Amino acid sequence: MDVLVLDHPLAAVRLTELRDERTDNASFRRALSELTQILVYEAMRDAAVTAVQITTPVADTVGARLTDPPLLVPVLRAGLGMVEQANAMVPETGVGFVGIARDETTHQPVPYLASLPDDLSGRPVFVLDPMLATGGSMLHTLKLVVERGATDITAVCVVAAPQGVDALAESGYPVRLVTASVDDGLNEDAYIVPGLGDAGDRQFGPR
Ligand SMILES: O=P(O)(O)OC[C@H]1O[C@H](OP(=O)(O)OP(=O)(O)O)[C@H](O)[C@@H]1O
Ligand SMILES: O=c1cc[nH]c(=O)[nH]1
Ligand SMILES: [Mg+2]
Repeated sequence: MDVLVLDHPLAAVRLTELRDERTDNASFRRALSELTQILVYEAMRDAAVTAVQITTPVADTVGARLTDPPLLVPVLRAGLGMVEQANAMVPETGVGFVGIARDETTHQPVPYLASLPDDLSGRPVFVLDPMLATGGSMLHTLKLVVERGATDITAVCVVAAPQGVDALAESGYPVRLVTASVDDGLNEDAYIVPGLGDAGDRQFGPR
């Protein structure tokens, strides 16, 4: 599996803000949005473009349009903080929604929403979730989009645990990962260490 770990000072500074326990909800949402912009920018680097003929006020020239803009799929709740900025970066596309809440005792994903196009064949998909911990929530989301025919999936995550990266790599799903950090591991509550805490709670308060 391709794993792209962003190496950029602006990403490091925004990630530090997200990690800092003193960052309040509003500042957390702003920093997440700003970091999403960098992540999506890098995730789109090799996106296919089609040449289009246009005319500037001065001359005819050739421009570009995205050949297949990726469907954006935020995983609620925490992924909601990424979708507005991602959609601003790729306004040509649509948005599907998946809702999953991890069981706090078993750490297993408990799905509660899937609102996706029926047919995703031939359509790139960007799954937006700030946290890849055990990988259970992402694997469930990948299953939903692969069942609908997706074969070109990018998981866009702020922080990933090695366990989550391994779970995606071993899944056999057609996915690559773009992240700002692969952290040290998971604690006994399956939180990423050092991580940034609960990305849903830090944006929206406790469930
Ligand atoms: O890799 P995993 O072990 O599955 O953990 C990662 C999941 O946990 C968080 O969501 P959470 O269940 O806390 O829901 P929330 O976004 O509503 O807070 C996070 O946003 C991921 O979806
Ligand atoms: O560290 C973690 C792990 C799962 N979900 C989060 O929001 N944070
Ligand atoms: Mg949460």
